[in-house]
Amino acid sequence: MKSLTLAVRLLTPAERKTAMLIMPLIILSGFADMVGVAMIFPFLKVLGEPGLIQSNSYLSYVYTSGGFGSADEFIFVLGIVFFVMLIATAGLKILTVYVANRWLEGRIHSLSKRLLTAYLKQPYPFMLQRNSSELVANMLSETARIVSQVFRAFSEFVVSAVTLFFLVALLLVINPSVTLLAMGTFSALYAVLLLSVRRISSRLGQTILSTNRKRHRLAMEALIGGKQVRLLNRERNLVERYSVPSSGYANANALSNTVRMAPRHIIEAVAIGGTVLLTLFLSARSGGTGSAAMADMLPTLGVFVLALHRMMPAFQRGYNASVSLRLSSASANSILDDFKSAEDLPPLPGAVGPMRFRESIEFKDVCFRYPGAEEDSLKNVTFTIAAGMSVGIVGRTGAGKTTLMDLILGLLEPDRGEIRIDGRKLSHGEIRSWRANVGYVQQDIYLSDATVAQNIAFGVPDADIDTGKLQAAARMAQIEDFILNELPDGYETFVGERGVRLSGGQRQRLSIARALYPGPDVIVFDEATSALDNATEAQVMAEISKLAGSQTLIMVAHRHTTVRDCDIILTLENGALTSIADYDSLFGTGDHITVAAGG
Ligand SMILES: Nc1ncnc2c1ncn2[C@@H]1O[C@H](COP(=O)(O)OP(=O)(O)OP(=O)(O)O)[C@@H](O)[C@H]1O
Repeated sequence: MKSLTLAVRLLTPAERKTAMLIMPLIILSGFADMVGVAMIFPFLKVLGEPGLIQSNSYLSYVYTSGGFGSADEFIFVLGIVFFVMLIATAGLKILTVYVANRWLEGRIHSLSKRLLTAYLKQPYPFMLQRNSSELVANMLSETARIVSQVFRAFSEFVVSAVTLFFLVALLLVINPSVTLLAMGTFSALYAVLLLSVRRISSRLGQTILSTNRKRHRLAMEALIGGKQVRLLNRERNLVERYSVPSSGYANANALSNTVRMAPRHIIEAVAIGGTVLLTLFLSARSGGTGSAAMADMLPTLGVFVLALHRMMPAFQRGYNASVSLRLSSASANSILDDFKSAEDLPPLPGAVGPMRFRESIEFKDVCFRYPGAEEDSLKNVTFTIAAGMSVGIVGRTGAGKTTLMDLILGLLEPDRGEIRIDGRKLSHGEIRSWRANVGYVQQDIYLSDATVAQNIAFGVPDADIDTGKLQAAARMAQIEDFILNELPDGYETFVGERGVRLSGGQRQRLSIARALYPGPDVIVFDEATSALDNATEAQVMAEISKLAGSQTLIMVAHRHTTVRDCDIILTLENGALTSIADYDSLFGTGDHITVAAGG
């Protein structure tokens, strides 16, 4: 019951309502199925005993008021009615299957969409803490498992419960005591089985969840980090590492499917064995086989065996639904936790206009600590960047360059101190508009499997791509000539995984064009040239420096050469800003200006 409540909590109120609306259709379809099958008996009866048309009051009423000329004509029409009813029942069943499937598949869609929304609503540090492949596994795998194992299993149970209800009613009329005995035995058996597999089902559910996540993580590692994997000769090692969770996942699934299906065979044996024992018992009591009393009892026994045979799927499906609920409760819990953690976050906003800046970006005593870290990664950082300046950020590994850059980009927010834009504190509510004014050029640009135009105007719907802005961005990034003269379809050429291969320098320029497309006032280069050889770096840097003055440029770099043309260079050491100086002061004469951190 707890697991069922858990599964129901995954649905939105509107989804619960539609589920309740579909339920009567499922019940009606189950009922129509029963009636359709049951109708064959009166039809055959009238066929064999036409006298019934007159002797049965209902039939004679229909016969007279319908103006039938003969019994044959009546039976013919009865047959046609029966046939039409069967067709209508089939139609109703197809409709029910379609509606139920639409609802069920629709839940995979809506659960995964709601999860993606919940993940994207989270602030950036959430992404630093969670493994992205686990989030993908939750969105694409676990949601499908919950829908198929819980909601589908439950709807199948409801259909068979309807059949069970009518069968039990029929059997109660024929023989109440044996019916109650059979029902009692079935219920007790399934209850014992359910109790005994409770713990193993929960454990299996957890194993399935964790091995599935590991599988996804290793698959991503192997395929996304494909270059490193090959260079380090780790292919075999990765396949071996992958095969551990993968076979664990397969084994847990095999075991869970067995746990779900095994009772069928036990119960079948008990039902058939029980019927044989019952027959032997009745036979002994009624004077042995061949006796008249035994012959009388045979039809009842026949009906019973048939009914038991039809009852079993209902019990089996009920059991299956209960075990599936338990198996999926680990996944359901994990998804519910993710929904809950995003519950109070504001909805995803649409496109926001950029927050322009004219004078300065100021950091005042800014401190930042990563969630769960013991020390601040940035300590009382204070500096001012005037509009149009080019600024370098240097420092040893772990000095805090990326953290400072993420704060400038508006991905992280200060824990203490403040960031001021044109002298005004940048508030939490303005952070998205600030981001819209900052372009970001990263070391290894992510190229999607799309055209050059779609890659430059990344994420903008095709119809909204502004050709003028596209060409201006490509021109400024010095890649327009290449696009127009060397690519087979110009801006419409496909690049990315399955498209045209681009060199490191070309990818970098495309990355710059992408950053420039929205027309930001600030452009941040994150080790943007560190992957390039010296000659290409010099070329790209020359292009970047042409942007100086019209845009504020911020360059995070390990190499001194990258920041040679910068107006000022910020040096970080162990999270603190230790100097603000120009290149010559810093690396040339050694006589550099030192600014006290926080001063
Ligand atoms: N997600 C994180 N969680 C906890 N600590 C982090 C996280 N990211 C970085 N840190 C810590 O913050 C400090 C600064 O890291 P940061 O990545 O900003 O340095 P960096 O100067 O960019 O280094 P590198 O040049 O190697 O990229 C380091 O001590 C690092 O261990």
